[in-house]
This record gives sequence, structure tokens and C-alpha cells, in this order.
Amino acid sequence: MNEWKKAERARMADLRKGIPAAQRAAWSESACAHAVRMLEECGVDRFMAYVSFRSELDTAPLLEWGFMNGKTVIVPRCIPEDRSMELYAISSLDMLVPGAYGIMEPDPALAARVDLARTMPQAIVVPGLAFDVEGGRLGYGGGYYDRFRDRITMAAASQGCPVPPWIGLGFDMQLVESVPMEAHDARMDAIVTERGRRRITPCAKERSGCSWS
Ligand SMILES: Nc1nc2c(c(=O)[nH]1)N(C=O)[C@@H](CNc1ccc(C(=O)N[C@@H](CCC(=O)O)C(=O)O)cc1)CN2
Ligand SMILES: Nc1ncnc2c1ncn2[C@@H]1O[C@H](COP(=O)(O)OP(=O)(O)OP(=O)(O)O)[C@@H](O)[C@H]1O
Repeated sequence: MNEWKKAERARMADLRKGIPAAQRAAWSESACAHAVRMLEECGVDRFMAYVSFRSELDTAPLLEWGFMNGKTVIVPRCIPEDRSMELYAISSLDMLVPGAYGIMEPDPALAARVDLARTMPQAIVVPGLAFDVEGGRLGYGGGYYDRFRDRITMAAASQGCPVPPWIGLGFDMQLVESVPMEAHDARMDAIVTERGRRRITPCAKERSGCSWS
């Protein structure tokens, strides 16, 4: 499994790297527009999203929509020591500074720390190297989002609120037939690409009580 994951990570990273810059920008705009529509339909006023690095889909249009529309935009900061993520609310991309792995992250001096016990995001937009139609996801192998999934599940349970839907956001070419999943791997409730919403699990609908189709 680990060898397969390693090879698949390298293959998918290469594929993504091959997307020309203009194409990447256009696809990123379209995918973010689909994500925005989804968040709007769900009446979301606070959401968590990733800040793109390397050749990832550029989430800036999604974050900017949040800033412009008075949403609470929550982004993570990686703590490599224990592979956890701290959350901060930002109101501008200027509040980001380079962090672990070269990923832009909130500057703790500028951004407000988010405590899940008080501010539960209503949706979580997740990065990935590959996704499959069952909501399977292949990440970079740090287990950051898998650990975060455990944390948010516990925080939600202790508040008696539903776990927010997990939305994988990536390019259509990142969709693969199947990502073998291990017990700890977090599954997506929806996958959004430049071609639209690719998959929504029925349970996400029930949990969030919103009208995704
Ligand atoms: N934008 C964004 N943020 C994210 C993620 C992501 O995929 N995208 N991650 C989602 O998971 C986590 C970061 N995970 C990462 C894990 C490893 C490496 C990395 O550079 N790995 C080396 C190989 C390390 C090794 O095997 O020794 C490499 O790829 O060269 C980068 C990010 C959390 N934040
Ligand atoms: N909930 C968890 N608690 C502790 N360790 C975990 C957890 N989830 C995953 N791990 C560990 O993290 C490592 C990476 O897991 P995996 O290969 O699934 O990462 P990934 O999903 O690709 O990474 P990421 O979430 O950062 O994108 C594995 O060694 C795994 O055992």
C-alpha cells in the first residue's frame, strides 16, 4: 500500500505540474465558482479552506469571495512536530506568510486564532493529489487532514453538532478510478472540480441539512 501510494503521489504530482499556467488559472476560477455556489446554497457563513502550494488548484478566488462577502475564512497552519494544524481566521491574503513545506499560512501575529469549541466551520475545503468517485483521497502523506478529521469529529460531538461536510477541491484530471483507503483515511463528502460537483454522499446531505443535489 505504501509503495503504491508513493508511486501514485509522484505520478499525480507530475500530471498536475504539467498543466500550463493559463489553464490552471482558468480551471481554478471555474472550480472555485462551483465551490462558491455550493457554499452559497448551504448558507455557509464560515468555512475552512486550504491555501494552495506547488501546482495545486489556486483557491485564491474562493478565499477572496469569502473576504468580499463577510464570511469567516478559516485557514490552517501546519505544525510539523506533531503533524497537527492550527486554525486562524483571515480577512486578506496579506495575512499569509510562508510556512512549513513552503505553504502560505496565517501569520499568528496578524490572524485570529480559531478555537473549534467556539467556531466550528460549516464546510471544510480539502486539498488532495487525487480523489476518487467514492470520496477517497490521496494526500501528501503527512496524515494532517486525517488527524484533523479526528479532531473535528470529537469537537463536533462534544458540541452536539454535525461534522461539517468535507469538500475535496481539485482539477478534474485528479479524479482517478480508485484511491485505496486505509481505516484512518478521511473520506470526502463531495468533490468539486472545474467541471462541477462530481460527487456528494447522501450522508453529507442528511448531516448538513442543505439542498445539494
Ligand atoms: N495547500 C496544502 N496544504 C496542506 C496540504 C496540502 O496537500 N496542500 N497537506 C495535505 O496533506 C498538508 C501538508 N502536507 C505535506 C506533507 C508533505 C509534504 C512534502 O513536502 N513532502 C515531501 C516528501 C517528504 C518525505 O517523504 O520525506 C515531498 O513531497 O517532497 C508537503 C506537504 C497540510 N497542508
Ligand atoms: N488519525 C491519525 N492519527 C495518527 N496518525 C495518523 C492518523 N491518520 C494518519 N496517520 C498517519 O499519518 C501517516 C500518513 O497517512 P496517509 O498516507 O494516509 O496521509 P495522507 O492522507 O496522504 O496525508 P495528508 O492528510 O497530510 O494529506 C501514516 O503514517 C498514518 O499512520
